Amino acid sequence: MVKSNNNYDAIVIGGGPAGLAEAYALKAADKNVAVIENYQWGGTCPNRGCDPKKMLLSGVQARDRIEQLQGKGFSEIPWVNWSEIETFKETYTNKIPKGSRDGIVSAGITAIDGEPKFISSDQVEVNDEVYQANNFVIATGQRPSRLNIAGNENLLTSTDFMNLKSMPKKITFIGAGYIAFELATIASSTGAEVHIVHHNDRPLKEFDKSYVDELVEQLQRRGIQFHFNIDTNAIKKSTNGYTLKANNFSLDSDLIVGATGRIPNVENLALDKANVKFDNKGIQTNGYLQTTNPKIYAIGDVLDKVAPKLTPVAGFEARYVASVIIGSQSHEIAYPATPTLVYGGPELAKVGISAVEARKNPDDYQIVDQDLTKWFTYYRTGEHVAKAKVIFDKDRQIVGATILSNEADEVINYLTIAINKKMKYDEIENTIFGYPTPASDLEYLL
Ligand SMILES: Cc1cc2nc3c(=O)[nH]c(=O)nc-3n(C[C@H](O)[C@H](O)[C@H](O)COP(=O)(O)OP(=O)(O)OC[C@H]3O[C@@H](n4cnc5c(N)ncnc54)[C@H](O)[C@@H]3O)c2cc1C
Ligand SMILES: NC(=O)c1ccc[n+]([C@@H]2O[C@H](COP(=O)([O-])OP(=O)(O)OC[C@H]3O[C@@H](n4cnc5c(N)ncnc54)[C@H](O)[C@@H]3O)[C@@H](O)[C@H]2O)c1
Repeated sequence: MVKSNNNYDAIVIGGGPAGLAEAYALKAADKNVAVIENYQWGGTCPNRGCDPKKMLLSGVQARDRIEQLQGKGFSEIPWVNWSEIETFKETYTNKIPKGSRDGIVSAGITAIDGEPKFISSDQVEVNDEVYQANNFVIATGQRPSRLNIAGNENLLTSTDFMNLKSMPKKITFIGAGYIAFELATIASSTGAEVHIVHHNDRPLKEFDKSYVDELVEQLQRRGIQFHFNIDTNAIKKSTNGYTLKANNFSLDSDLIVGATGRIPNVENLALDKANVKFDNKGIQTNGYLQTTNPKIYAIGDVLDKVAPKLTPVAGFEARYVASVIIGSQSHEIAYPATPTLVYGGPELAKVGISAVEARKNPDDYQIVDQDLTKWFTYYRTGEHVAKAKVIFDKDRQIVGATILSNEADEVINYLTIAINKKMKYDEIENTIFGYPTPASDLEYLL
């Protein structure tokens, strides 16, 4: 039996960036909305993902600035004090769950804490109460995957790493994706000996290979040691730490972090009761982000999708689904060009079409690959490497780019605007930017 006040226009499952953006967007359209969260309000990004990671990276950035100016005003390179910066990070993260929950409640959205399970196509049960809605939006995100090997219980996750109370002398990351590169850079800035063990020789495989090779060299310069083509088959507890085992390879460390990808949170929702199909890549949807049950939508990282699993993409999908639910949208979702970034020092960023794609149609595209290291912007701060590979179409419109530098985050965002606004190169050239800045360099990219 559903209590009368347990009836909603929409119930959102998951209180992360996707779910909260969904709830706010529906509430703004006067819908009666509830959100159910089973762990930390705010979700992965502010509690154990993007934001705490970027706070820890503040230490890397400060240290790098000084390291790059050795003999040019500075003569010592400080290590980042891990316990201090980790405590600083907590001053931010500790406030997130309550702040996120209070935020929706004060906007008039119902916040429900608990473990929801579908009991029919339009009802869920949470804490022995039944809730009913015209529409559900599933936004339960992902969690770290665990390698299926002996001793995998000895592996730390990215969350465990960011919450360490002290940084060990020697730490190893398995996997060479976003998380391993970023967290390894953070660990090495504290003076730890850092290793990355990867099962093939193509780290960050979605990025331009020549720029990834350059980034690997920069991480090696920091002292990070890469071990490629190593298929880890066991983690053993040793007297003082852990041993990573592979055929003809063994590596002792104080701690080992598994960073081999993330898997969708789909198992505990009894989705079969609501006729919602999913697999290990996530929940399947049509072009309107409707699941196999047309009254139930899925957004954010839990989606099985081609678009990158990132916070701003989750927000974009949330606003899109809100517009579908309120009836102001009749088109399938169309994602704009979306930048993706590996943070650290230098940062590696990309947007739009890649050089590999452009090379397949040489008559349609021009690839301009430039070493910017000696450009004033980078010379001034003593950057070790700065590069830009920009793809133009026949109309001199920017259609893609890969950037490697400490300013790549800023530059890629400018180029994203240029791509999505279909700006011709001349329009960029004729824009007056503040000088000297990465923006005022844009006119030299062709
Ligand atoms: C270490 C790390 C660094 C990252 N860095 C970046 C970055 O720099 N930039 C970027 O754009 N993205 C980054 N990401 C990715 C980003 O965090 C995600 O894309 C984003 O959080 C997705 O939002 P979401 O709401 O879909 O999922 P989540 O943020 O995972 O939120 C899902 C919510 O649902 C809840 N939930 C799960 N199961 C249930 C259930 N059964 N019932 C109720 N609630 C449930 C979870 O507790 C969580 O609160 C990073 C991720 C990690 C792990
Ligand atoms: N800056 C950012 O935007 C950012 C940062 C961190 C995470 N994220 C998000 O989180 C997701 C997960 O990050 P991630 O780094 O865990 O995943 P990932 O998919 O980026 O990388 C996982 C890596 O592990 C490797 N791998 C898989 N199995 C392995 C094995 N058996 N042994 C060794 N290596 C193995 C893969 O080849 C890959 O290189 C990202 O895809 C992204 O959506 C984004």
